[in-house]
Amino acid sequence: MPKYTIVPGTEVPQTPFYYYDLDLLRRTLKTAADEAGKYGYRIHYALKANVEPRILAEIQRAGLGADCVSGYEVRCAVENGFAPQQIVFAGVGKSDREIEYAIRAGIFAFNCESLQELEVIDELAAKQGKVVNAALRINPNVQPDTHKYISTGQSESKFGISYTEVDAALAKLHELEHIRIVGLHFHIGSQIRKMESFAELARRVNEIAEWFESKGVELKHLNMGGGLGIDYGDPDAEPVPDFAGYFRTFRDNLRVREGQTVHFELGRSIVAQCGELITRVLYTKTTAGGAHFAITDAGMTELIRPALYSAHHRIENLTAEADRQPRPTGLYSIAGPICESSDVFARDIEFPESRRGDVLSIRSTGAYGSIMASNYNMRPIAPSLFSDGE
Ligand SMILES: Cc1ncc(COP(=O)(O)O)c(C=O)c1O
Ligand SMILES: N[C@@H](CCCC[NH3+])C(=O)O
Repeated sequence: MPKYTIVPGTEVPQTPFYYYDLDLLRRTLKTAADEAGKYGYRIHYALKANVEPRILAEIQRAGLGADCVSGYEVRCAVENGFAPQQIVFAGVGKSDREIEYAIRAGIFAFNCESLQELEVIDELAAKQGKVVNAALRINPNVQPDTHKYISTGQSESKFGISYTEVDAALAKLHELEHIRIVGLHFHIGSQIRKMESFAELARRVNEIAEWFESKGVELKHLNMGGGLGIDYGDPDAEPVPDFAGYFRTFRDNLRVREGQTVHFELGRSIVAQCGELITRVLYTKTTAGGAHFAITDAGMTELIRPALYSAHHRIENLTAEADRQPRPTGLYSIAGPICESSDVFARDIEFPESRRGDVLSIRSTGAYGSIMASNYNMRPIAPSLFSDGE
């Protein structure tokens, strides 16, 4: 069964749960790999989006590497079959223990985010008698068209080494004997739908790479980060994101030298559309002001994106869709059970008349859904079900 549907006569498992369409995941992976392959580009999957072992197995089988943002993610990638040489480790606050672990694991490269971090990695690599690969994460000061909480490459952001510090970084690298610089890393933000933002990034990277080359630094790898957005409004209109347009934008705008490899770190675009959060209506009620609420058994503990970024997810009443009798619609707010006013998935949306026991699907939740779950209000973590019945 692809998208979750209610089959008359069968019981819906205990809600809430996440449901993943593995066929869509495979189609997405194939399209991403084919489109990147056209230009010899390589993809590292950003584990931060989702670390379900079955999802990681599909991603690993499709030949993607792993982009990790903590030592725990590095360990998770290794345990799920990614070769250490396919793993990169970014993150603005890597602890000594995490760095030591990653050096010992023999990962491909660290994406370094500050001058001080370079010193620490050098020192810890020296202790293990190793020389490690590093790419400098440069903050390119590009403003993408997305929510400010998920923008990362602007001059006021905490991420990366500022372009005003590249001289100092280069001088520092000359002193460090246990770090080998292999390239540059960039990431301007997430859920970016306008290709012009990526074109602007590519043009900035051309300038920055040229500067490094003028200083005699050989850049074997250029890592453009992730960020390709998806259609949250109408997931069925674009189940597989526009990888063709995305990679073509870099082909058209990024200058690549002979022998240089270009890497991408995609998270959301790989896994978001294959996931749904399935929940039941516990209660319905109408406020004194006349607002209709459907209170669900999933809340911000299962999916925090609406509360955190005012993110929009399409919500469907699967019971109403399965009904023989069409139901009238009205304006509904769909809210969770958590003791927080921000625990609302949608406000005043046109929605089928909803009743206690109805099963709802919150769409496009494969990325930054289950992975951002919490135990707040002492709630257990929702399980995952897969389209092949497991
Ligand atoms: C450094 C880095 N790489 C990759 C990603 C993955 O981004 P996305 O899920 O938007 O593809 C992120 C998240 O924004 C990130 O911070
Ligand atoms: N967690 C965010 C994206 C952050 C991406 C990581 N830098 C979201 O749900 O959209």
